[in-house]
Amino acid sequence: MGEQLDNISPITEHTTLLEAKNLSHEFDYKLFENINFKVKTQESISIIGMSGSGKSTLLNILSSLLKPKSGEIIYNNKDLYELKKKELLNIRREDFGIIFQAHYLFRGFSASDNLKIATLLSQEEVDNELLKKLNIEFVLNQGVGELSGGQQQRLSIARVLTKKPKIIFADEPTGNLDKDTAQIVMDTLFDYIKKNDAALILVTHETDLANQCNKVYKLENLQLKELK
Ligand SMILES: Nc1ncnc2c1ncn2[C@@H]1O[C@H](COP(=O)(O)OP(=O)(O)OP(=O)(O)O)[C@@H](O)[C@H]1O
Repeated sequence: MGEQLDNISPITEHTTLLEAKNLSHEFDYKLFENINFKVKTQESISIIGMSGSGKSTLLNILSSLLKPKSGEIIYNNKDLYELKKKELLNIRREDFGIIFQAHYLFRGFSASDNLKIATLLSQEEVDNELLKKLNIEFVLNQGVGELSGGQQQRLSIARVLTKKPKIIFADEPTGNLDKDTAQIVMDTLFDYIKKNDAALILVTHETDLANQCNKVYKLENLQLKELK
């Protein structure tokens, strides 16, 4: 009985999914210094800041793609950059949903094949409701190269969500989209994190969209300032 109770996690309590500790990074110049922050289940966080301030670099670091000069990214009680390569790859493949400006779709394949590849990796089903919401259900048989930029972007978002990630890292996910479609994409992401107890970390220049997140941070003067 005791054992069973230990396995039940409280649904109402939002737990920390990812934590950044004392992060610093630089390329030709210092981008940020001793940044700390946490993201919890069902939480959406946006990061804004001037062009060149280091937003995409920060997202790359948080999403396991770039080792910081110093600091830690704690996921499942471990620093991502201390993990063995295979463990890190598994987390990236299974738990992290990375939506970046370059779509990383398989261009020689149809839209539907691209989604099926995601289901093979995750054993999840393609969610037809999601495709309808994103207004791409009618392009499934087309080759990726035949899709418009905005359709490719929405397809890559659908593909990422199909594998049911715990954390979505999105860098300008609405960059190619008109205002209404951008809102549909944001609503889809917000809906996803609620239903799946996941989290969203969003980098954007669009303050309207940034402000819809639970928390808004600005990367400025080497620091991440909490605006909301
Ligand atoms: N791999 C890299 N090697 C060297 N310099 C890099 C690398 N990646 C980014 N930079 C530099 O780091 C700085 C910050 O880039 P980053 O893309 O993180 O900024 P950003 O805030 O996302 O900008 P934008 O809003 O224009 O997309 C830039 O000066 C960029 O040239």
